Amino acid sequence: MMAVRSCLGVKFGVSGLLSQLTSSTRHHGSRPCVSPILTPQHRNTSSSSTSSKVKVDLDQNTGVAVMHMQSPPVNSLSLDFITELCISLEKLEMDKGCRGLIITSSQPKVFSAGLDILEMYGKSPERCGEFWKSVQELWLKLYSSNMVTIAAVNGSSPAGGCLMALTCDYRIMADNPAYSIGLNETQLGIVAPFWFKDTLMNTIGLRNSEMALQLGLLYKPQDALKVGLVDQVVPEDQVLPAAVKSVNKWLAVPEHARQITKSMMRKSTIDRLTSNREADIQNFVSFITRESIQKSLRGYMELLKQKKA
Ligand SMILES: CC/C=C\C/C=C\C/C=C\CCC/C=C/C(=O)SCCNC(=O)CCNC(=O)[C@H](O)C(C)(C)COP(=O)(O)OP(=O)(O)OC[C@H]1O[C@@H](n2cnc3c(N)ncnc32)[C@H](O)[C@@H]1OP(=O)(O)O
Repeated sequence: MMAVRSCLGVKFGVSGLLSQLTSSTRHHGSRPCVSPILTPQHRNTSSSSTSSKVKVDLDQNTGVAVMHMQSPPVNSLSLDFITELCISLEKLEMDKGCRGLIITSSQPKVFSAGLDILEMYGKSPERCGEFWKSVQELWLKLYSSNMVTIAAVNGSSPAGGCLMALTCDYRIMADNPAYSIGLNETQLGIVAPFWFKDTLMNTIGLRNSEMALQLGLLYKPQDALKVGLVDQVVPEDQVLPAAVKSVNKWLAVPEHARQITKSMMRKSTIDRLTSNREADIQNFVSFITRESIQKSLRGYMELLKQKKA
């Protein structure tokens, strides 16, 4: 896993997305979904790949993959989990037969609990830096994906979990008032970095973001819908079917045009991080290792335990 991790930063760097998209050899629009040599009877209709924390089912007829996050208990984004997610995403991005991706959770009641707090508490600066680089990598991969991406938010999705959903093209949330979504970092005594803020602002606008971020708001599904944090709220058992319906709608648009438009909309936000990655890592490490911040994180973890008792 260490060797794979150290490759991630080099091999999977995101750059020149717009030029990639305009190159006729790279965009999905020029790729047939199924090898022309195969007759319909001989086609593989689906394939499945599972690592310990990520299960991917790809339907080769539709070109749509469903990525199930399965890192118990709450899909918190540890370095190992993020590494697996990045590897799965990279494979799908390079797969000519995959054009759409639905991200969902296999864990009950939770989409993702966000960044694994234990990765930010009591760790060496080197380890914190490695962790943050992986968080950047995951965001870059998702936000710059050529695929149509749909978040099927079938549970709570605070902080980094909300960010993952925000990177997608469309968000569908289960209509269950026990669930919530939002960037609640300030409630932990920490600060959402500029690219979290940018992603939120691109979705719900400046004023709503200002309130959401300063207050660390977690929205119930219906409130998230009102503010535009999610695009659709459906009964819990309809989240996946609704995501499939949506992905097909997005895939019906001429692919090259959609991809270039997506890149055009997101490029300046992506460039801001890619041109500041190292400084952003240093900033994170010096912030998170401060004694006062470590104290806040410890207090928050104790609160989580008390809530359980
Ligand atoms: C000048 C400075 C400028 C800029 C700043 C520079 C840099 C930026 C600095 C920092 C940026 C950091 C950005 C951080 C982003 C994050 O994502 S932080 C994580 C935030 N997450 C949360 O707040 C979620 C907390 N969890 C919950 O609310 C709930 O667990 C849940 C709603 C997700 C699920 O509830 P339940 O189903 O009831 O489950 P439990 O609460 O019982 O949890 C089960 C188990 O899991 C542990 N856990 C929960 N969340 C996390 C987590 N995020 N990380 C690690 N572990 C988690 C929980 O403690 C329980 O453990 P056990 O008690 O069973 O051991």
